Amino acid sequence: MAPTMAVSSTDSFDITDFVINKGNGVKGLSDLGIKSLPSQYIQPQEALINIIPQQSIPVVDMSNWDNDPKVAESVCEAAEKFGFFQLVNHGVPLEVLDGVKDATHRFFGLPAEEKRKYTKELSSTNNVRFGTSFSPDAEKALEWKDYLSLFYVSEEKASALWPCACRDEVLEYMKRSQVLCTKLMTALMEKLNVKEIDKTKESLLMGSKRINLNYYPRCPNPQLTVGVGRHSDVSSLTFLLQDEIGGLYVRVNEGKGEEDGWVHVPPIEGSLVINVGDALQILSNGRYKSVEHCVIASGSKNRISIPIFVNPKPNDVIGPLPELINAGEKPKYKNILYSDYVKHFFRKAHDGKKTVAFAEISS
Ligand SMILES: CC(C)(COP(=O)(O)OP(=O)(O)OC[C@H]1O[C@@H](n2cnc3c(N)ncnc32)[C@H](O)[C@@H]1OP(=O)(O)O)[C@@H](O)C(=O)NCCC(=O)NCCSC(=O)/C=C/c1ccc(O)cc1
Ligand SMILES: O=C(O)CCC(=O)C(=O)O
Ligand SMILES: [Fe+2]
Repeated sequence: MAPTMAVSSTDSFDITDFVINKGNGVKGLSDLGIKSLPSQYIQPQEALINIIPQQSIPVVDMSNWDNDPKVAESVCEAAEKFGFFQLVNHGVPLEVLDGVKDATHRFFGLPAEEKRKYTKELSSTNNVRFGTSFSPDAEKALEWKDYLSLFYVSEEKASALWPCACRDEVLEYMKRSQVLCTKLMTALMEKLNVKEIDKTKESLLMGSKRINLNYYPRCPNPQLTVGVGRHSDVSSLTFLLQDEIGGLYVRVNEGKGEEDGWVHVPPIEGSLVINVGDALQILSNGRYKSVEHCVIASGSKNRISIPIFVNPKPNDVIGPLPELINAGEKPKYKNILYSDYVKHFFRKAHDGKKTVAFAEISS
């Protein structure tokens, strides 16, 4: 429950201790009713963005997927041109989406002492992590977001280790989105002339999953900070469920000679936002590109979002797929251990698409 005390200044107490160590998160700060943004959250000017109002990312209706090959064609085209698109009529039931959104609110509504049990320091497992911002030790300015990150190993482990406030709904959402995931991957691979997703490819494309529950509380000076800074995901594909508040922006036209800027991803009830991540960029030798995105903070509402990061297995070695190289393409990326790539990503603050350089073959 939100405390009634309205705090005009947070100068008198240790923000890091309150937000990070005590497990209150930025939700705790927001619930205190602070009237101005603590200095730790003030982002440098370059983090703020040039918004292009006229453009948007594609919306693909999947109703006719089985009968009309043009639907898969539009998915592949959206993945190639934009790296980001929304899907409607994708087959994951609305009740499942609503269930996981309710479960997210339930988890973040728990008392700080409960959530604190899942911090890096106290969590009994690396597979469950409650945290705030992205990489607080490495960041010059903190991000206005709390999260619960759940790494899926098996149903048994998830049942035993994930917080019961959200476990069942999150598992259901993961299970019910698997068919969609396989459909999209199959189409994206066919377009690359990869005819079959065998066991090796299944592992590289969707061998592991991480689901994050993101909570962006109402912020006193939203224009001075960010919810999530500019980054690309390190996944192969990300399936993002957002609520009705909005605030996700995607970079368009980078290096294309047109106005480089950011477009809003408007919430569409029942839709899923799909984006290409770095792992698929590397596996496809740059044919599908991961795209920078960021989230602005809201001055009036608490927002949630729930990304499922579909990834290679941590121990997989990723590099351009042999089919592409055998067809004569020059590899743009080295072969690297996927967990090394992810560790490199988590070790630094968000910095656009710079993680990809870790895998690039310098020309
Ligand atoms: C490398 C992993 C993630 C952890 O391996 P570990 O052996 O348990 O290693 P550590 O526990 O030592 O974690 C390495 C570093 O990563 C950090 N980390 C460990 N999980 C986490 C965690 N969920 N969160 C944010 N730091 C973490 C962790 O704090 C640590 O940083 P540091 O303490 O500073 O050395 C391993 O599980 C792994 O390879 N997983 C593969 C699948 C995977 O998780 N892929 C990532 C998909 S996530 C994605 O695409 C985008 C995520 C994202 C997330 C937030 C955003 O704002 C934007 C994007
Ligand atoms: O909250 C969102 O809309 C996007 C979050 C995001 O980009 C991420 O968690 O990687
Ligand atoms: Fe992201």
